[in-house]
Amino acid sequence: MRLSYHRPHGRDWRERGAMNALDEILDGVRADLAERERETSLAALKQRVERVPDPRDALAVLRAPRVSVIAEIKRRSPSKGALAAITDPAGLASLYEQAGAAAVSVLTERRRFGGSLADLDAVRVAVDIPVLRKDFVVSPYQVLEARAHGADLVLLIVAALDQPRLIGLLERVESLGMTALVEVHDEEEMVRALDAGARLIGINARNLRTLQVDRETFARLAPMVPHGVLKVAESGVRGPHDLLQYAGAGADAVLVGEAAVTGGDPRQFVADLVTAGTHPATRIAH
Ligand SMILES: O=C(O)c1ccccc1NCC(=O)[C@H](O)[C@H](O)COP(=O)(O)O
Repeated sequence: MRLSYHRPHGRDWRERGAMNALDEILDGVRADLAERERETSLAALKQRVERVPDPRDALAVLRAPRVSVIAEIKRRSPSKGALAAITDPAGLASLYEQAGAAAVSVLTERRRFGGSLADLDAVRVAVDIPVLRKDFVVSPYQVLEARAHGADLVLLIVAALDQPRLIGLLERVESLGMTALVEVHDEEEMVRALDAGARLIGINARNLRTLQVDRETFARLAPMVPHGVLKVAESGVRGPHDLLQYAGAGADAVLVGEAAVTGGDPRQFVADLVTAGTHPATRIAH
């Protein structure tokens, strides 16, 4: 039985049972993807890729001796509903860049997050720092789209992919010169991400099936990551104290969405995180 995707304020997946949050999101993503594939051919996407400047080296940016901040354009979420009326994603991304963010994450998923590839286009034009396409990528077509719209990084969520697909998509991302942020939430997913050859691991404190956030997830999983592979702490960053906690557990970067868009002053919020991430004491912990 297929459940409706169009009831963000109606009964949620917890009440309906059966499907979990990630399954529901993925069903919607696949339906939207099929529509875009009908509208824009692979050949047309490939032509567009040829006209886009080469991707930035996000790994080099994130290897800097600090805890970097990746700030997200996030309008709404399955866990919280509407977060912020972002009418000018380019302007918001510029504020993030001015505040010292190392990269901008753009949620392009439409149904649950209110994002789009148009947001990615707008942000790409507005900033010089690396841009992450944050979506639920299940197909090489989405990877090509990301590059065609100027992304430098692409999120790959291990929980959404079987191992052959994860390996194939990672290769595709890298063959286009981009960096894959490979997201995990537990030990088994970490092993799969490392086996697949991930060079940038995102440890998400949010369980995408239950939507629960547990900031201890990072400290539990980070020791599994070998030297040379970079670690991004995703979700649950409310301010500098959370960055410092993640830094103490070995984070090379934090990814922040909700708190950046709901705090009232996104530039100041990100600037405070950047200051905490570049403080000498943070560097020692890092
Ligand atoms: O944010 C959600 O509710 C969510 C639900 C299901 C899948 C993904 C979800 N969020 C994506 C993210 O991982 C976050 O946007 C990102 O890590 C920033 O998190 P936060 O700072 O807690 O907004």
